[in-house]
Amino acid sequence: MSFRLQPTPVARPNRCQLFGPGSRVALFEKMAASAADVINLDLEDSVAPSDKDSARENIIQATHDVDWGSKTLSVRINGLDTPYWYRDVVDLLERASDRLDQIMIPKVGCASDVYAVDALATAIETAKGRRKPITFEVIIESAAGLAHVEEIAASSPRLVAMSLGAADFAASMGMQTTGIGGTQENYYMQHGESKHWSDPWHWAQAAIVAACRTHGVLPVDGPFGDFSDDAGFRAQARRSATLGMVGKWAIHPKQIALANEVFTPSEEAVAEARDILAAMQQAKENGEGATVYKGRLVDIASIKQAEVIVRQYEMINSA
Ligand SMILES: CCC(=O)SCCNC(=O)CCNC(=O)[C@H](O)C(C)(C)COP(=O)(O)OP(=O)(O)OC[C@H]1O[C@@H](n2cnc3c(N)ncnc32)[C@H](O)[C@@H]1OP(=O)(O)O
Ligand SMILES: O=CC(=O)O
Ligand SMILES: [Mg+2]
Repeated sequence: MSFRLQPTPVARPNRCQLFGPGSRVALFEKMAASAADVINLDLEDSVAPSDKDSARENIIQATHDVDWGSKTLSVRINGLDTPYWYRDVVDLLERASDRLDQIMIPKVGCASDVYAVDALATAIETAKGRRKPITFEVIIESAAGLAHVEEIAASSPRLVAMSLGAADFAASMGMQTTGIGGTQENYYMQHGESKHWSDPWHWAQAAIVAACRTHGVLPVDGPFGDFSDDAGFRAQARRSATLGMVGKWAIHPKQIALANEVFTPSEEAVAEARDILAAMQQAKENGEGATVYKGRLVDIASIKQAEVIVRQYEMINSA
């Protein structure tokens, strides 16, 4: 470890973030009753321009009326390149109930974007005497967002989570695809007669995880558009979990159980992690830093790896 210790992110389950348009009030109770850890009520790209004002009112009302249980309640505001975002922040922080936990800022391209929302939020909270400071999550979904991902991860003490938004990211990068996440038909290596598909989202995900882990922010995988493709969702989510992400969005209720399954460490993984911790405890008592577990090396780094899995499991089960 560097002399500068890696900060610990907020300890809360974030396996599934369920989205729903702020214009579809009929979905709100269903979202609240779902098994998602985080609810994202949307004011941005799933809401038509003509519905922006009414969607904002619907969401404010729902912070007062709907029982959101113990879920994290987040609202995605409009981007800073639109005429809507300031009204989103002002109205939410002046009139939403204290049940509102978080604001999601889309299309963040640099740390100053977060700074601007932070300044506005801070002024409103002070003026209105809001007791509960709002937290932020951001979406990295542009070339600029990825180029500046580390400064964005460090941008504000309010920032607790960061997602990759595959749809806008693909558009901003000029990627030749209309797919939202998952395997892309033309992204393959040819070896002899066989094709081997690669993962075009991998480097963006890895950059997000590194920036987030450096600054104590939760890294989250964004949408998977084809909600009829369970196997594709699962494969994408497993890759994200293996890279260090803690959860994934659901854009349809079908995807909630899949995300919860993948981002909850399995009983087998937890049992093996506990066995490794026990093997390392025995090694310590024997005065050894390294030992053999099931024919493979484990050492002091293995303790930290095993603790990631055990801590994640215990945190989810104690929530
Ligand atoms: C891609 C870039 C992004 O920015 S993604 C984030 C922004 N997008 C969104 O928020 C879209 C969220 N999803 C939706 O609006 C809907 O799920 C879409 C995809 C339009 C499908 O809606 P619909 O045709 O009603 O689905 P369905 O008939 O298969 O629904 C089956 C039952 O599930 C319900 N449902 C639907 N969506 C949600 C949701 N988001 N949360 C909770 N419940 C949902 C439906 O009402 C339906 O319920 P029931 O069985 O009739 O009781
Ligand atoms: O906002 C999400 C995206 O994929 O774009
Ligand atoms: Mg987007």
